[in-house]
Amino acid sequence: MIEVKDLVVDRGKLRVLDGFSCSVPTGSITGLLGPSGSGKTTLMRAVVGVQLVRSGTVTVLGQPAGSATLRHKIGYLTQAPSVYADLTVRENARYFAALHGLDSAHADQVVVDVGLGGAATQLVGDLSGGQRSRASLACALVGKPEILVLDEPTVGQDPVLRDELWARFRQLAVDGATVLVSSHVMDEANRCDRLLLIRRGELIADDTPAAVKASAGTEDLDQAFLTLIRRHGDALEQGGLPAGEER
Ligand SMILES: Nc1ncnc2c1ncn2[C@@H]1O[C@H](COP(=O)(O)OP(=O)(O)OP(=O)(O)O)[C@@H](O)[C@H]1O
Repeated sequence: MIEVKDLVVDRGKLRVLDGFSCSVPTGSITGLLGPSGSGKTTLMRAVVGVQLVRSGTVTVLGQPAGSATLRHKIGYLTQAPSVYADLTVRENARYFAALHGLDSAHADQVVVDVGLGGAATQLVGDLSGGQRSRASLACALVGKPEILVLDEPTVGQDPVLRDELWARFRQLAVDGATVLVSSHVMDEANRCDRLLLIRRGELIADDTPAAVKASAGTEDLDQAFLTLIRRHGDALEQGGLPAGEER
């Protein structure tokens, strides 16, 4: 569904991704984890087709990322909410639905699905941070995308809402959508089918949560994450990776 091959991306003077390759399977939830600044957003931008890349390829549904034919098939939730502050939640959702040729009733349902039914007529500019982020999520979901790229979608949400949003992501995947989601929350990572762990623009794990935990020798994903990050850091400092490991 998403194939990234030998991707090199520079941002400013920094090489953020340096020969990065991965693939994301159809109808699944793939979690993107990694320390702050490791390149998760940059990878997502490349998948959506809004990132200038130096070399390598990103193929989405068999098309080069950014192709015009993909625009109606991808929903992208950016970290900073991208909705109109001077429109209500409902007006925003209806506007984005109309761009996809979908009706108001569908838009109103998506507003309810993200837990904003009670705030549908409020101006987005008057919402709390968590509510604004969910308004943005509604607009990313409203086009019924085949591919959903979500950059930290549950930041600022309470545990009940987080649980409901993850149930929603799971349902979308069950219905056939491919979900790529970044997070720093390990109980969310545990809910993914696969995890891509990035450190300094390199892929250091690409496996199921269970296999990631097994390879770090712990049942705790937080601990596994720390172990793998440190192991990779130590390996780099020693000028190579431990015997038997591939970079
Ligand atoms: N516009 C930019 N110009 C220059 N450097 C940038 C720019 N945007 C990001 N970077 C740098 O690129 C690197 C990767 O950033 P990116 O946003 O992809 O990280 P991230 O893994 O998503 O981080 P976080 O978890 O904090 O969101 C960082 O070192 C960041 O400082």
